Amino acid sequence: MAYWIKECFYSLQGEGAQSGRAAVFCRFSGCNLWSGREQDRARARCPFCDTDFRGTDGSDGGRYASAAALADRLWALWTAGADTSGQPYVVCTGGEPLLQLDAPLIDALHRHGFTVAVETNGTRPIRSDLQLDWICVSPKAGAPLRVTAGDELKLVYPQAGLDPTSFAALDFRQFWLQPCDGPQHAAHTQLALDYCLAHPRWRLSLQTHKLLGIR
Ligand SMILES: C[S@@+](CC[C@H](N)C(=O)[O-])C[C@H]1O[C@@H](n2cnc3c(N)ncnc32)[C@H](O)[C@@H]1O
Ligand SMILES: Nc1nc2[nH]cc(C(=O)O)c2c(=O)[nH]1
Ligand code: SF4
Ligand SMILES: [Mg+2]
Repeated sequence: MAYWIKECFYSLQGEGAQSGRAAVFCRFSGCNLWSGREQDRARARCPFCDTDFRGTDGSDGGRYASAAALADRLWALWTAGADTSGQPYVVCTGGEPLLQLDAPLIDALHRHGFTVAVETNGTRPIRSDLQLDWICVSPKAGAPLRVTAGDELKLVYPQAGLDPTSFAALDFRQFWLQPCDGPQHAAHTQLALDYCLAHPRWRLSLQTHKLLGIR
């Protein structure tokens, strides 16, 4: 199967439990909650998205004809950046990666020795044939949540109509609040900080790559 990829790059994971960890990012093109066009943003089911995931024009973006071709490119980015002292780590994101990510690609990444993480909006069930090593789910107020278990739940906060309490009983190891970036970022950061102080099961996820000015 072919894969449409916006960009691939080597950086540090900036969010959540694996924050600070070197990773290759594979950003899949397209999402089921927003077209990615600015003129559609206001009526999108996910209107606050901070990411350009349209098309295939980013660095190492393109149409990859096979799982092996994409996995080889991601491995080349890892070896160009990393020495052999740590566990290779790849973050599949987007866009919505679970619209394209499949078992052959995960198998090809595992053959290189990668630990495979995914960042998903949780609107599509994760098929049982996907051998993912780390699942981060980020629920969206305008969309159904179909992935109710995983490693971390990372809620962009605040979202009108979404109370963090409604997720607290789900089967995740960690619960994170991430201040919604945009014009109200400072106010959202204060709200998230206050919430984490009052509700200690929630941890504060700052998008450290933005603080650092890296990708
Ligand atoms: C761009 S999304 C791609 C993966 C997937 N579509 C998802 O939503 O989880 C990556 C992460 O960025 C978060 N995110 C998107 N827009 C954001 C914003 N304005 N402020 C903070 N986090 C944001 C998402 O909730 C998600 O956790
Ligand atoms: N450094 C860095 N960390 C990230 N964690 C999640 C990201 C994403 O866009 O999914 C992201 C990203 O875009 N950059
Ligand atoms: S679901 Fe993820 S990629 Fe899609 S619009 Fe929302 S934040 Fe962006
Ligand atoms: Mg991002």
